[in-house]
Amino acid sequence: MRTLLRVEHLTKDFSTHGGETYRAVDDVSFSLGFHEKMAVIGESGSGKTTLARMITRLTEATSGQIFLEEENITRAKGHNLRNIYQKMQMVFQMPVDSFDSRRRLGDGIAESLINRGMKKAEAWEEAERLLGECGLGKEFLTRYPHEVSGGQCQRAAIARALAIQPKLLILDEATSALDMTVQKEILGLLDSLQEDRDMSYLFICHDLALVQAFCDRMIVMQKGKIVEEGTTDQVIRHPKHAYTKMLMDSVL
Ligand SMILES: Nc1ncnc2c1ncn2[C@@H]1O[C@H](COP(=O)(O)OP(=O)(O)OP(=O)(O)O)[C@@H](O)[C@H]1O
Repeated sequence: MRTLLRVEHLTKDFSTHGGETYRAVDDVSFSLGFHEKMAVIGESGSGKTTLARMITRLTEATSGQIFLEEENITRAKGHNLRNIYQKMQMVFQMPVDSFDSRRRLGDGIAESLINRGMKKAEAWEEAERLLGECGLGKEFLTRYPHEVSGGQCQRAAIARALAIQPKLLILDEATSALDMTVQKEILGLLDSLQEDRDMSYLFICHDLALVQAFCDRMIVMQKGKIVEEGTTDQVIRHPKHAYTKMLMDSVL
């Protein structure tokens, strides 16, 4: 399988107020193929979000390397970073917080298209098409984030991420704030988008049942380290590490 994202020995140290260092991510290496859905699972505080934030360059890595389509993006800045965001986008847990509350959803979605040189009218047309692709009618273009449900807002956030046609979507607990029926709808949407658009997903989650239903492969993190890795079925059927077994037991 062709590699889209490769992470090598990625480490993040945070300075604590006491002047000490806390290692949130510790020597993490993995790769993600084109058209692959990989889960990152682990208990709260195991370093999942920090890992995602380093990959998306929202947090500076202390050491290690990140390659996107074999380009080293570990220290990418400015113009390079803008190019990287054309290939990878992140969807967060609380979609309502990821939109500006004073602007309509259509403004949020059209913005990145306008920034890339599209005329306003054309960008709004494209925003309407993207919302449609994500199951929302054109009336959502003019709604404000607080005027839609959590599930609808997450669909709009996915539409916004799709606007620039990324190859990789990093979904950080993107369905965790939604009820189970809406979670399933969003995963169904992501599945069909993957077929249509040939994307890869890095799916950060702490719900094993969702991971099993949605992902091809998974890595399990504990205290900043990868403790287990494999296909989702392999890991779930035959967990090797004590921590993974405990994780399985806790959801059974
Ligand atoms: N900016 C920061 N400064 C200091 N410590 C931090 C910072 N960000 C995260 N941490 C610490 O790093 C560890 C990993 O946090 P992280 O948010 O990556 O975990 P997580 O696995 O995503 O947890 P959750 O599932 O609760 O979101 C935690 O102990 C956290 O307190």
